[in-house]
Amino acid sequence: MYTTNTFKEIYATKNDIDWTLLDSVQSIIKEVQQNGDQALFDYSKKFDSIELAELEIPSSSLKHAYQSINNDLRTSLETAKTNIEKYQKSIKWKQSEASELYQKIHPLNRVGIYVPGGTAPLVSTVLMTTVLANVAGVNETIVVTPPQTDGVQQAILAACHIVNVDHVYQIGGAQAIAALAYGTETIPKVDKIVGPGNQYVALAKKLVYGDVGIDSIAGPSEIVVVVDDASRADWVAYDLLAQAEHDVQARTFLISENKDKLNEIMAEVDKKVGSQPRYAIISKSLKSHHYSVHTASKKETVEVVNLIAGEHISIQTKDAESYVDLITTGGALFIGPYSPEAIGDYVAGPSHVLPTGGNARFSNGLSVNDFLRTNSVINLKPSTFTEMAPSGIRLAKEEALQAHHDSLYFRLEDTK
Ligand SMILES: NC(=O)c1ccc[n+]([C@@H]2O[C@H](COP(=O)([O-])OP(=O)(O)OC[C@H]3O[C@@H](n4cnc5c(N)ncnc54)[C@H](O)[C@@H]3O)[C@@H](O)[C@H]2O)c1
Ligand SMILES: N[C@H](CO)Cc1c[nH]c[nH+]1
Ligand SMILES: [Zn+2]
Repeated sequence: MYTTNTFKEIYATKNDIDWTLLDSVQSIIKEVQQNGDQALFDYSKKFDSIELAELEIPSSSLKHAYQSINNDLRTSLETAKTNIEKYQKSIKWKQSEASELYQKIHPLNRVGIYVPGGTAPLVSTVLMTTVLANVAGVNETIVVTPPQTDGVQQAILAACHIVNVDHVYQIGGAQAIAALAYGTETIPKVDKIVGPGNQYVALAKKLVYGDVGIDSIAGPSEIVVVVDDASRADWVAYDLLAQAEHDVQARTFLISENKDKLNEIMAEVDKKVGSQPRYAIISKSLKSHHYSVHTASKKETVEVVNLIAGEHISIQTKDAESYVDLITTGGALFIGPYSPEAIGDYVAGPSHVLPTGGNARFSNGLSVNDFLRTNSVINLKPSTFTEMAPSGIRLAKEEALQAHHDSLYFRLEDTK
């Protein structure tokens, strides 16, 4: 357990990105650029132990998967889709009316969507990305997801069918990001890559950014839970375990002014961890990346939460709502005991693709608006030009840019 000060000291010197991986990710990207599909076949064998015959999964297989999954799974996927669609429509940028100065909104043309599948096939990620692209009006959606020994999970394929994905390729990791960024013989180059993934995926996205757009660095999962004497220790314990089970790199933070509650919750975690099917992952994650922080006041609690800028911030105190205005960094806020993080993972409506590693200081969670771009439109009347030109002419002189000056000056003269 840390005090606020010791935690701040540790946090200031800590860097969770494993930079030693950067070289190997860089060389994977180069190899895909040079050798295209062949590199993808080779890396699937090397990293996923699978000899692929084909990269693309045909649309007939998606339809077949949709028909073959259980009714309750199909209904749950449809329900989640409906909730996501409803929320994303409500926050979509609205096109302003044309005037002399305005912004024109356009959907992106082609986007690549990474659906993780290394240690768990994240079927919900298909919905938490593609539905947003569809609401935005994106022309073409392409899903990549790691290959599996028995083929990509039927649920993932069925979800792709439900949201009308145009192409699905069974390829994962940094090699999939490189293929989307630069294109191969089979996989077309996209305009933007979105979706979460492990360290390899996150680093690859960082490296290809600029040649292609990315959403954010949505790396290994994180949760910050704030508790007080009234919090349910068993419920909070499950919330911590739920994020820890994603990855050995997943980070969990538990923060309170109440030391006894911190101890009570961690005792619950210890009690429950042994029976978890993903015990091996959870125990490694907790051992290396769990922080319990004992704060002296609510002010300190808020400071620590804002310093972490975590992916998920779960406030399970009596005065939970009062934190909404105080937490200024964080991917998504979960307020009160009945807004557990896992409800956001699956069905609430906001996307579960969220910035990690402190990126919530400057990035947002994925939304429909990430699939839109705007350009400003300048369409001036002669009278507005005449009004603005003298200041422009003066600034052009200041910058000693004669042609800029002339472009304004002679027009102004002609309109007199
Ligand atoms: N931030 C978010 O929004 C968010 C949302 C969902 C999931 N996640 C995170 O996504 C991640 C999913 O990770 P995952 O591993 O299960 O699946 P993944 O699909 O992200 O990664 C699997 C791929 O990693 C590559 N890989 C594995 N070992 C490698 C090595 N040694 N060298 C090069 N490449 C290698 C392989 O190609 C494999 O296909 C977790 O960290 C989870 O926490 C984050
Ligand atoms: N908690 C993850 C984001 O960090 C998203 C997810 C998908 N499925 C389950 N969980
Ligand atoms: Zn989760």
